[in-house]
Amino acid sequence: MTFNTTDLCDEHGDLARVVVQPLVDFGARAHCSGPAVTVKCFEDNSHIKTLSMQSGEGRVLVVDGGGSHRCALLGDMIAEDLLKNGWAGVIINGCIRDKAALAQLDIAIKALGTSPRKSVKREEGQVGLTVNIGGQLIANGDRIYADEDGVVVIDTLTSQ
Ligand SMILES: O=C([O-])CC(=O)C(=O)O
Repeated sequence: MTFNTTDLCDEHGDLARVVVQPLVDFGARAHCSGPAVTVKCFEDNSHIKTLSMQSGEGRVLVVDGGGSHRCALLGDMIAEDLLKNGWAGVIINGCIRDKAALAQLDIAIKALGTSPRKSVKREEGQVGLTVNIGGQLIANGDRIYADEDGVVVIDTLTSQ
């Protein structure tokens, strides 16, 4: 689908809910769109790892990592799996690592920044909860549209 977030905001007005969060592009592409799969976790990327190995079917992984800069929730191995398994992109309210390698991958990866330390894997966190990132509630299945200008959420019914 061809879109840009500026046009979506112009067309949909307040129904285009803009994520007000300073996210940086780390993948080789900035564009992605698709239904959200939400993860809420804190310094534990177990669920992200598990989901990355499942079929993405064009969905966007939306991770509320609590804004932590103390460790990375995604690195090159998870990102390669997301790409290989058909995820459209990943948006993380948290950090990534392996920045140089991520820049080679043809998938949208947006996050707060980098940390060289990996997170723990203790199976903590939840999948499918409504998360709050950048002042927007994002529910599992909400439509995500992201590009160089930002991330926009449009609820399923209004995006038909
Ligand atoms: O496995 C992790 O915790 C993150 C990582 O380094 C990778 O995805 O390569």
